[in-house]
Amino acid sequence: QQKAEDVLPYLNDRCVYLVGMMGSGKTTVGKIIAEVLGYSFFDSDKLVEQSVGIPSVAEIFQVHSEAFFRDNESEVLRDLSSMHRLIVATGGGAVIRPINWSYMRKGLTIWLDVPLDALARRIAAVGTASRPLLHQESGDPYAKRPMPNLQHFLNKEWIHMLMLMPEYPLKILHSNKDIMM
Ligand SMILES: Nc1ncnc2c1ncn2[C@@H]1O[C@H](COP(=O)(O)OP(=O)(O)OP(=O)(O)O)[C@@H](O)[C@H]1O
Ligand SMILES: O=C(O)C1=C[C@@H](O)[C@@H](O)[C@H](O)C1
Repeated sequence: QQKAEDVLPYLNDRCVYLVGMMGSGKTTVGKIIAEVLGYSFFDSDKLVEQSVGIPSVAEIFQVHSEAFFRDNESEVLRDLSSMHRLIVATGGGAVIRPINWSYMRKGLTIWLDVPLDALARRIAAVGTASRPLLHQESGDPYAKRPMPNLQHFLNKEWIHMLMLMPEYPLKILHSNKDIMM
C-alpha cells in the first residue's frame, strides 16, 4: 500500500499500458497492479472481441483477417487513450502498428520481458488453439516474422519502463503484490 501511494502521484491518473509478447503475463500482472493501485483493468483483446461481436481473437482472424483485427484494436486503443486510471493489458501484436504507439505514449507503457523458453512453456501448457499467429504458417512464427520482441522495441522512446519478469509460482505472484511495484 505504501508503494502504491508512492507511485500514484507520479502516474497522475495516467493509464498504464502493459506490452510484451503473447503469454508474457500482461493480464496476470495487469490485474494485480490494478488492484494495488485502485485502477480499472482492461484487456484490449477482450474489448476488440466485444466490439466486433466475436468471442475470440482466433475466430476474428479466421472470419475476417489479422488486418481487420488490428484496425479494431487501434480503435480500441484510441478510445482508451482518452480515459484515465486504467491498467490496459494490450494484445501481443499491438506494438506492431506505430499508430498504437501514439495512443499508448499518452500513458505509461511497461514492457514485460520474459525469456522465450518461459513463454514457450506457458503457451504449450494451455495449448496453441487460441493463438492464431502460431497457426498461420509452418515453422517458428516467432523467428519467421517480425514478432514484437524486445530487440525491436527497446530503443523506442514510447516504451517507458522495462519489467523483467522471472517465473513465479502463481500463488506467490498473487499473494505477494510487493514484487510488482
Ligand atoms: N510471472 C509468471 N510466472 C509464472 N507464470 C506466469 C507468470 N505470469 C503469467 N504466468 C502464466 O502465463 C500464462 C500467460 O499469462 P497471461 O495470460 O497473463 O499473459 P498475456 O501476456 O496476457 O497473454 P496474451 O498473449 O494472451 O495476452 C498464464 O497461464 C499465467 O498464469
Ligand atoms: O495469441 C495470438 O496469437 C494473438 C493474440 C493477440 O494478442 C494479438 O495481438 C496477437 O497478435 C495474436
